[in-house]
Amino acid sequence: MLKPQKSTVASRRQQAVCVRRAHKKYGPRNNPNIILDGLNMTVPKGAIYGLLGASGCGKTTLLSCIVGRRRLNSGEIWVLGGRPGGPGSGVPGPRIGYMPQEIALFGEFSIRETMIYFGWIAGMATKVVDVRIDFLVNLLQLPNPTRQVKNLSGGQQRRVSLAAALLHSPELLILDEPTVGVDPVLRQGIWDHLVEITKGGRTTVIITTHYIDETKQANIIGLMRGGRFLAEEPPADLIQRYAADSLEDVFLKLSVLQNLGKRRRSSILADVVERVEIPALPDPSADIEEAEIGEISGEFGDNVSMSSKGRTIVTETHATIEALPPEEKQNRAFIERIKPMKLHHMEALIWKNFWSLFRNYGLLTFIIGLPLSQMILFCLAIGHYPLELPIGVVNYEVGPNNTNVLCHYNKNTCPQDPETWEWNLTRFSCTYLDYLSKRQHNLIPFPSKAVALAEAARGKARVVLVFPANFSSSLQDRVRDARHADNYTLASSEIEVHLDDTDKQMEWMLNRDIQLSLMDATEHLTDICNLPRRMLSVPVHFNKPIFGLEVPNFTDFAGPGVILTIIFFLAVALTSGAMLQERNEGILERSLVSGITGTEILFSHVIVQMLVMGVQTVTVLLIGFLVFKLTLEGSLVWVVILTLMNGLCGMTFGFVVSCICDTERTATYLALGSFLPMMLLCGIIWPVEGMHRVLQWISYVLPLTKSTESLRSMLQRGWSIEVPTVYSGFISTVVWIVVYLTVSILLIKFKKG
Ligand SMILES: Nc1ncnc2c1ncn2[C@@H]1O[C@H](COP(=O)(O)OP(=O)(O)OP(=O)(O)O)[C@@H](O)[C@H]1O
Repeated sequence: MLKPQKSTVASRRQQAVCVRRAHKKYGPRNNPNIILDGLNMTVPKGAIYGLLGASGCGKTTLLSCIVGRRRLNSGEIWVLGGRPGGPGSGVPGPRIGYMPQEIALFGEFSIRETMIYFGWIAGMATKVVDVRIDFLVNLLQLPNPTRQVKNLSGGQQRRVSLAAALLHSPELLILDEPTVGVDPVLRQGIWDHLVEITKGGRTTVIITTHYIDETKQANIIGLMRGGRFLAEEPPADLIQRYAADSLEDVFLKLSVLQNLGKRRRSSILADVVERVEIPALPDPSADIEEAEIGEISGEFGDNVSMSSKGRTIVTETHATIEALPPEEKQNRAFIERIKPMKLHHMEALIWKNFWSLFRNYGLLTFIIGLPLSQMILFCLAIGHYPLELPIGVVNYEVGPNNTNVLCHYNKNTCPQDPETWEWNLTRFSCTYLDYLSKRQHNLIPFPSKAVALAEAARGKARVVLVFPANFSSSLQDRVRDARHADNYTLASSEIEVHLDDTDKQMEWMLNRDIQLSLMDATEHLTDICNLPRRMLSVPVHFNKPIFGLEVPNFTDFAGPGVILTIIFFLAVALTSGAMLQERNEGILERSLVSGITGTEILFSHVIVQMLVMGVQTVTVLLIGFLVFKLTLEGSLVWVVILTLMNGLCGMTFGFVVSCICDTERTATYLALGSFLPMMLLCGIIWPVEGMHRVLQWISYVLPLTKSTESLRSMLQRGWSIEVPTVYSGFISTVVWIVVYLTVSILLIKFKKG
């Protein structure tokens, strides 16, 4: 049965796994951490292959390259006859069962639900899964399948993880330390099962473990050190050849031999070498043979390792070459790389996403509570007119001893002589202050201008109004004969205003109230004198606004932007959080190895998050329009659609964030880093037209700018979808969704270790 075999592509594809001249390094070019250094590995079909090596030697890295989750820097990998990720290899896909080193399970799920998820991905029917669960519970002594994974012990969780890999009886099982934390009897049981399933030759197992001696039951073991294999042979052969008591002993001797091949770099190494008894090499010539000899010495000989170099150790080969999957075309079309979605994958993913969200009550409260509270806070806190601003009043017209701001004046008698039409205006400051007090309620009297200004300087008043002693008579003189009014008359007919201008909004509001109160007072005069109302007013008349309210409302202005920002950034946070959690717990990796594609993951999240966003949108809009009566002039349907589309846009941005960032912390920084500029630039708090020209251009291409303007136009102007301002918001959102989705699909597809 054992005979040399020339190493050809066909013979490599015949193996379950075949790795040739694998080089893999991490870190920067100038200081690389070399993990695989020209490693060769051959795993024949139907074998149990024990992958051994010290912690950190690169076992997990090698396995993740085999399952297609990392890429080699150079070298070749063949898995089940094809390249990982290529047609025919079955990797990723259900032909492989992968148990990663991390637990990689959903804590919120029960054991049964976990199995159903992985079973559905593998295309199994629920009934078949249930039968397998019974078997695996027995084999691995699992607790009741209804128990939640998060409530299991670490060892039990590992066994559930192993069960998930064994569930669909794959052709190739890759198990990264499955027996950690498992008691010896159960460990033996697991090994017996592995021996059993590999008997027929259909199943191949690659297993890493720290318990070297348990790999005695393996058909072949690969001893990994320094980025290569020291040996790749049946364990019994190794023990016999090296006259060792155990595999650990063999490993130690081979390590020393490997060190001998290098320069003695330290006295410590020298000491080790001297103390260990080194066996005579089986074939001294092996030491001087070139590494390339392996290429012609058979599949096993491909492995230029300490023990196999130069010897014709071959694996059992099949007499006839099995029908092989088609050769991989090197330049597959781009569209072929982005595989279409499979129904059973989508079913499993949507089911999983739905339950992992709705089982987490804390998260659920956050999802609903946050938009609700944000909208309530916004509507209560932002945009309301302050009515209690402290206004200092110095009224010399009524005398310095008058402590009452609202002084007496004749409210009902016209101060105009009906015969001569001469005005006899008195205490007009009191009329004015009466009307001002209707707009601003906190008028504070001060005895003198100096005192008032000093108090305002200490923050006691936002504005100081000073009325000269003969204010009314001077005003009357000015109006009657403006042409002959001297400077003194002009000065004493004016209300002196000293504003605290630190707050733009306040300044604008006080300015407005001060001006409008004068209009109110003059209109009062015309009313009691039966004159046309606007006769004494400034000759500018503001008619009913074309759009919006008579008293502009900042809540209405900022509302559309705030609604979209809440929905957009909640979607960013939820999506990136969910994706990163999935990735960092290893679940994403496991799902991808099972054959799930990045596109399927994205779209399954889109579907479940759309449901969440629907609830959030309804909540926010109900609070805004029904409770706080925000203006709604346009079509509610289009308003809802635009809001949902923005949520979708936020979700796709969340995908990009989770693809770029490796940890939740960096994702938070990126999300925050984008939130603040978007808030500032998308016209929520200040009109885009008032920005620097360069910023205006930046602002127009941001995802929230056009949509905010579009929503504002629908809500306040009542514009319909045909108006360019409105539909450009929809177009901009769609374009951003496409951009973000494309970027995230490409990142998922091409960003591998
Ligand atoms: N993504 C990464 N970036 C940089 N270095 C990494 C990365 N992943 C692993 N390494 C490094 O590569 C080396 C090999 O790691 P790997 O996890 O493959 O070892 P291992 O043999 O599986 O270890 P263990 O038995 O402890 O699980 C380690 O030094 C590790 O620090």
